[in-house]
Amino acid sequence: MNTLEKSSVVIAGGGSTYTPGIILMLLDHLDRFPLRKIKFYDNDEERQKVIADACELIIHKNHPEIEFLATCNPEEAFTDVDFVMAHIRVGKYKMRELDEKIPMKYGVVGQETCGPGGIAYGMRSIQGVLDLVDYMEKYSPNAWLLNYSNPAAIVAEAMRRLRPHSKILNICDMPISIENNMLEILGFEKRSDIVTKYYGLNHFGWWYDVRDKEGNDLMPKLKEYVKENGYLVQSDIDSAKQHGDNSWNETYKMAKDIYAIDPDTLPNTYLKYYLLPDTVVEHTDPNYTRANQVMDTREKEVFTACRQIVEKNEFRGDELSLDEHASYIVDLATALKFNTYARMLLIVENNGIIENFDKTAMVEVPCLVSSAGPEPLFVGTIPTFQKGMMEEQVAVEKLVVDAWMEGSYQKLWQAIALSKTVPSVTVAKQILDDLYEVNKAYWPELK
Ligand SMILES: NC(=O)c1ccc[n+]([C@@H]2O[C@H](COP(=O)([O-])OP(=O)(O)OC[C@H]3O[C@@H](n4cnc5c(N)ncnc54)[C@H](O)[C@@H]3O)[C@@H](O)[C@H]2O)c1
Ligand SMILES: O=P(O)(O)OC[C@H]1O[C@H](O[C@H]2[C@H](O)[C@@H](O)[C@@H](O)O[C@@H]2CO)[C@H](O)[C@@H](O)[C@@H]1O
Ligand SMILES: [Mn+2]
Repeated sequence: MNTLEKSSVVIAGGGSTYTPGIILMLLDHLDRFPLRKIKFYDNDEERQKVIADACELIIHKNHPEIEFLATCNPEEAFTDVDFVMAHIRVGKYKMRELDEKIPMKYGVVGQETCGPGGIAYGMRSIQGVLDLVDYMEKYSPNAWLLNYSNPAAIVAEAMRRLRPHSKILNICDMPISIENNMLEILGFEKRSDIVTKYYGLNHFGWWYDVRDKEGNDLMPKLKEYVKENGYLVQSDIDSAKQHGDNSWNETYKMAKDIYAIDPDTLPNTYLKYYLLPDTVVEHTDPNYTRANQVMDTREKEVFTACRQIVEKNEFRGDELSLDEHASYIVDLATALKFNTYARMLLIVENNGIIENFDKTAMVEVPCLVSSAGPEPLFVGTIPTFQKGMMEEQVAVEKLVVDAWMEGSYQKLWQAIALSKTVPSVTVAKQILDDLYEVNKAYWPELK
């Protein structure tokens, strides 16, 4: 076999809690995605340094041939790169906490990417990701930006409108996690053992066909399981015991109740925020939301582990966990670099793929990925229930981008009011006014 050409990547959001897991994953996949250079870019030097110092030690001790640099200087970061892997969180957890707590004050779902919280986060993320695209195009015009910064749906719609010709691909790990659970339910080993069909918007979609490699229909077995247990599987129960974080397991379990409304398809877990908002609100502590949980668990653990690695000048291997499910990022980069035609779920412009849906919508559908980019696979006509829900939600996402581009208070009010999670225009306005007040440093001025 020919030696594979080595790549240079920059991780934007170097200070992210996900960065160490992704670095370990990248190092574990060097045989199929070899690297010559890894750079970190962040706009918070102090935060990034903690993660970068530990990752530099890990890289240099194990792969001294890979160059490493952490910087807050865009020119240094974005020069000579083949891929930008972006996971920034504009406003960090402090703002996530407000996104979640402000709607809850009004009895409305407070969530990172869904409802008013997701809209507020979208209004912050657009400029952040836009800057990354512009740096990449200035310093490495042939590179690809693989974006998983959230809210991916709003970011994708904004980039479609603001940078229509840029090489940016948006991707999410939620369907991958759910498909991993499907494998456990079905008794399969690898994601390549099944072929799935799915359509929707990001954090808003449904599987309508799952088969094994021989073409046998696996939907009946999956439905039987999901009807009773949602997507909750034993390995998740064991891991929650170990990590003391049960939140995702509750979400996986709730898939049972959102499945019930349409037993022809299998739902993305995020639909719970739109289909069971009352239950979600009832089960959320308005003074201690997911942001608090994450700050008290994942953030603390990752930063403590990184500090200890540097102090001891040693990486034993068990201080940080390798994020194997993030290998979807390598699948995507490898497909673009080595023309593999891998089949992956990506967020792309509809263009008739879902034939009874807005052509300009950014939809999440299976694509074949080659060095020419993604080629979406035909979905056809979707049922009225899903189409109705998606039409409402895509209008929310488009109105947010309108509001950002026009500096329009009215459009943002309409976006929040139209979200299925919000009961009235009055409540929408109260939430908007509170969110605007705390987001002045991040949102464009609204008139
Ligand atoms: N698409 C997916 O499925 C998926 C999966 C997991 C996480 N995510 C997303 O990844 C991101 C990171 O999540 P996290 O929990 O690790 O957050 P985090 O706060 O730990 O990390 C985000 C980093 O981004 C940096 N940052 C913020 N604004 C920036 C800017 N304008 N330029 C450069 N850097 C900037 C912050 O300083 C911080 O270090 C979030 O957007 C999260 O929603 C997406
Ligand atoms: O509340 P958080 O910060 O823990 O997670 C938010 C992210 O959730 C999804 O990714 C999950 C994944 O689906 C889950 O199974 C597990 O493996 O962790 C991932 C990250 O926590 C979602 O797709 C992301 O967009 C969210 O940012
Ligand atoms: Mn996601």
